[in-house]
Amino acid sequence: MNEWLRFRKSVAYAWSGVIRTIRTEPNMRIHLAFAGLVPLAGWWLQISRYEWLIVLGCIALVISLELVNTAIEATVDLLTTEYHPKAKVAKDAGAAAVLIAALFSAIIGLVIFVPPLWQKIANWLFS
Ligand SMILES: Nc1ncnc2c1ncn2[C@@H]1O[C@H](COP(=O)(O)OP(=O)(O)OP(=O)(O)O)[C@@H](O)[C@H]1O
Repeated sequence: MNEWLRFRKSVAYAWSGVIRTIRTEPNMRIHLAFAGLVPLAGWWLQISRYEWLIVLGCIALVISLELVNTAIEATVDLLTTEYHPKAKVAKDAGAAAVLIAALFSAIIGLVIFVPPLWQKIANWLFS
């Protein structure tokens, strides 16, 4: 198989992983809703180039970690359907990784978006 064909197949498999996670994981749909709204807010509030880099990095991090968490859950379920303390460690740590990234992304979002939003509100009120 030539390299180009192999690369296209890898992308197709990866894309099917994204689609399956969107279908099966409600949290992924929540992340995607934010991933759609946040760039609109960035455009409206005219955030800087560096703020765009941070915002896009946060979106990529949260979505990537949700995909990794889904992979951990599927692997654990494949290994055991019985209760096992190690299974709990793996699943809880995977979920915690997403939670921490989402929490810090939310804080970063507030730091970036609140000042220009406040400025817009002040302009409306006092101009
Ligand atoms: N085999 C297991 N052994 C021990 N604890 C488990 C096991 N499976 C799940 N758990 C516990 O139940 C929690 C929920 O697991 P579950 O597989 O339902 O994933 P989830 O958190 O509902 O993920 P999602 O909602 O994203 O699918 C885990 O975080 C873990 O604490």
